[in-house]
Amino acid sequence: MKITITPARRLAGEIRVPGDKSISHRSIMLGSIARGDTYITHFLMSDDCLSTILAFKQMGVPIEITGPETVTVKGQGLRGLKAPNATIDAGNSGTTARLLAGLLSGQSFSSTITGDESLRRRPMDRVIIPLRKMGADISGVQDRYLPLSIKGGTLKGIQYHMPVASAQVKSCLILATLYADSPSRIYEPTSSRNHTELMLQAFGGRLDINGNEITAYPADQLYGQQVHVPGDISSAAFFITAGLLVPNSTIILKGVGLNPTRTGILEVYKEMGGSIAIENVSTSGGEKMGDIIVNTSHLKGTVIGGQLIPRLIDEIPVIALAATQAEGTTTIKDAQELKVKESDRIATVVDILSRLGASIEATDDGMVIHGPTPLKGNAVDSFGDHRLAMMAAIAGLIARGETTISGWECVNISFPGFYDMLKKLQN
Ligand SMILES: O=C(O)C1=C[C@@H](OP(=O)(O)O)[C@@H](O)[C@H](O)C1
Ligand SMILES: C=C(OP(=O)(O)O)C(=O)O
Repeated sequence: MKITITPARRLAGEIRVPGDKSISHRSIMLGSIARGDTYITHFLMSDDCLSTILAFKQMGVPIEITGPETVTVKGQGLRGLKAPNATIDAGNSGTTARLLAGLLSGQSFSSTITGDESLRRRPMDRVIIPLRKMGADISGVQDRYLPLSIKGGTLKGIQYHMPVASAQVKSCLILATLYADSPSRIYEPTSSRNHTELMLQAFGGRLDINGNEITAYPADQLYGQQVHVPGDISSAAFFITAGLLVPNSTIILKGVGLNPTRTGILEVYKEMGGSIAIENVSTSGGEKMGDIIVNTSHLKGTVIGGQLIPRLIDEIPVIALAATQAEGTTTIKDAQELKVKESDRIATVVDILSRLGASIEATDDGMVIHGPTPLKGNAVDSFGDHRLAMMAAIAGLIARGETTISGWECVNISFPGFYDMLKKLQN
């Protein structure tokens, strides 16, 4: 499916972006292995999260979608999952595949996880290697790719220094350790999103956290909870950027997740001169949230790297777009992980933005962008990557002429309703 975006004169209004994808996945997973019911509100009803729901339904968990954003999970207890009736299909979702690999390694049955063409190209050795150290019987294609075959069994805790800062690997090991006979100690090179840690503690699990050192413990039982999912800052990122770039704009984003492990984009935009204010801050289940108010701003270039990268990894495509409109040079470095996302996001971001007239070069670990450069509309492809499709749509708002994006349907992976929300702000 193709869409065409034309320039916007201004954007104004109040929006509520859909629920956080990372937190939505985790609410289904922990809800399924808890005792008692879990009631989830503002759940993200997107393709990725539906892959997680389907996987747990296949393992005998009654999960009821009770409204457009509400889900009830009838928890089966820590040892209550049943052998899946078929191969589990994680679809496009890295989070589903990697977190499930940990959870399934500790079960008393065998299972297989596969995924779509994009996910079958993404590295799974990052979970295979530490899970094997825990005693898991797990194998993948070339020891690296999906499908993964897992013979569940007894696990032991490990000490593990993660080679990359990845919340998916960390969460995989935390979930596996719930079923182990001893604790695991996990060291992260830099902090990544901590939603698993916060939610597991809310469900009655034990963790000791000391900076980047996490001790995860086996569990006897977890207990179902009410989970309110904050708005996804990774989805908000597109509208925050649009508000900064489109002339005469003011956008209010209500109830966005502000967990400090996710707010790198706000720090970067403020540093670049962006007018961004936060109001009405609250906390639920350990997760901070609040309203974000953004106004059109004159941006200047910056350097983005180091410990910031995991705190804004999924926002880099749209930050790169903002950098094309900033005065001076923006350098994004230490972001090699972009190469193993839904697409090679260094190559694909450079491809799309170059086609639109940006001055941007790929580097080994990121990109260098010179601005400001006026963009001009063109035909671009999403590469089947939801974050790129939405980045291109925001670019279309400030590009001269028409921007046509093919492969638009992938937006449903994380943000169904994106297009309607964009239209609403233009009225
Ligand atoms: O744990 C999660 O929910 C996620 C972690 C990140 O991936 P990595 O763990 O591979 O960095 C992120 O890019 C992904 O969109 C969601
Ligand atoms: C990388 C992403 O997700 P996942 O790893 O779950 O596929 C993303 O949503 O940008």
